[in-house]
Amino acid sequence: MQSLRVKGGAEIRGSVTVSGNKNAALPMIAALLLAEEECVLRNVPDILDVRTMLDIAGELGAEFSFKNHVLKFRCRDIRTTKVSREMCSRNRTSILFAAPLIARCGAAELFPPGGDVIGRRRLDGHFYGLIKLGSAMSGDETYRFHAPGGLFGRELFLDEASVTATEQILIAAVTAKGKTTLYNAAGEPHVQDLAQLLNAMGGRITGAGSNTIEIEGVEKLHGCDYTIAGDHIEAGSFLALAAATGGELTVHGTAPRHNWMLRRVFERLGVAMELYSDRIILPGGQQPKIQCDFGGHIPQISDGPWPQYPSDMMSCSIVAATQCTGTVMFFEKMFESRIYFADRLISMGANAIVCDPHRVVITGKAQLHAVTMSSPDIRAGMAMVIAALCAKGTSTIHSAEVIYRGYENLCAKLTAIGAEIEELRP
Ligand SMILES: CC(=O)N[C@H]1[C@@H](OP(=O)(O)OP(=O)(O)OC[C@H]2O[C@@H](n3ccc(=O)[nH]c3=O)[C@H](O)[C@@H]2O)O[C@H](CO)[C@@H](O)[C@@H]1O
Ligand SMILES: C=C(OP(=O)(O)O)C(=O)O
Repeated sequence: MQSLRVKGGAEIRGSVTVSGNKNAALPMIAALLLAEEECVLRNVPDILDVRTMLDIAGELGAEFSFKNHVLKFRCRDIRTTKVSREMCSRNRTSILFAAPLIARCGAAELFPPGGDVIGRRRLDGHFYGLIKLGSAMSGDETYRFHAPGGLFGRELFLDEASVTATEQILIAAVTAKGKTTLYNAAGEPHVQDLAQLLNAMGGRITGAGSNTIEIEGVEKLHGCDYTIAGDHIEAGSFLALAAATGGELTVHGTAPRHNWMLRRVFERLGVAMELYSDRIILPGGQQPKIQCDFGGHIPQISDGPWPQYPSDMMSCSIVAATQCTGTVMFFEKMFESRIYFADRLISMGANAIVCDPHRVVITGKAQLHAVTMSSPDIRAGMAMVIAALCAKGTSTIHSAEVIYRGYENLCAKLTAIGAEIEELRP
């Protein structure tokens, strides 16, 4: 177990460049298996989940080098269509190897994926898509797919706009015979980025980013040279840190259009930020006051499928709200266990009422005090780091490796903007 020691109270000031989007890089690594030619991916974040995806791809037959955020990847032949239970359990996107294996070999065998424990995480959309495109599926705890005759495009309608199910279907349909139209598709920036990568490999995908995606199947994909977009969730997390500590921060490397809803939510918290084509600035010296809804009603911040507020931004935003004056309700609609960590904030002195597993009411501004805590998931872990940086005293955060699944070089990036944080070696 890795731990962090965090001293609160330091002034946060400076600039940070975010890494490539974790949730784009991971499905892209699975998608690269579709081509026999060399593919180059740039701006790949060097995080644990990426290493896991590369380990799996390597076992399946890919050869690659990964240095300075550049991944050179080639999979001439698939060596096996099975991914071990242990490998699958290491992250959520291991399940996305199903599509390229079925597409290239007509078979795949996988086990339940891992990933953050933030509530029930359905795979129904993945299986619906693969089966409708022509794969048989058997097994309960082992997922076995067979499509000896290949996959065939068709009309699909997801019962919910699942991010990874949409990605699974994009990867499966891009080389299926005929046209696939996917309704109620997810449109997150990482889904759009994956579609663009597949197009750079010769795919014919239109509509990504909207809720209807059309995919004209092509026979084969070729090599590519593609750069992953910056991580808007990492950007939002650092901006939440600046907002919570009254700091001043410039964030580089994220597209302004990926942060429009973030700006709306921060406006509601009374935090101003400026979006430019090449950077976001959160000016210092703000004393944020939560903005009531029209008529003086307590405002609500809720998450939802893109372009609504990302669920992955909720935890850091809750901590930011503890440092704003006024009252706001957070309604986490997507996951039922994500806001459990609010109990830890209460033990630090936050004025929070946990109404039920989905809703918490925060009244600020509260003086937080240092505690010892453990990171339950990537985003709650980052939220705890932010809370510790606002608190009086020195906090210890255990299970830091969970945070490193999603944040590259966290301590170095935080130290560079003034935070007092160090890794405790076991
Ligand atoms: C590797 C990866 O990319 N992981 C992300 C992906 O996970 P993942 O793809 O697993 O998440 P899904 O999009 O499938 O679903 C997220 C949750 O939202 C619920 N839901 C979803 C769609 C909808 O219209 N209504 C609804 O209630 C689902 O039931 C589920 O509880 O998307 C999540 C939601 O953005 C993010 O938190 C994860 O970081
Ligand atoms: C929930 C997340 O990741 P995963 O789906 O990989 O567990 C996340 O990135 O916040």
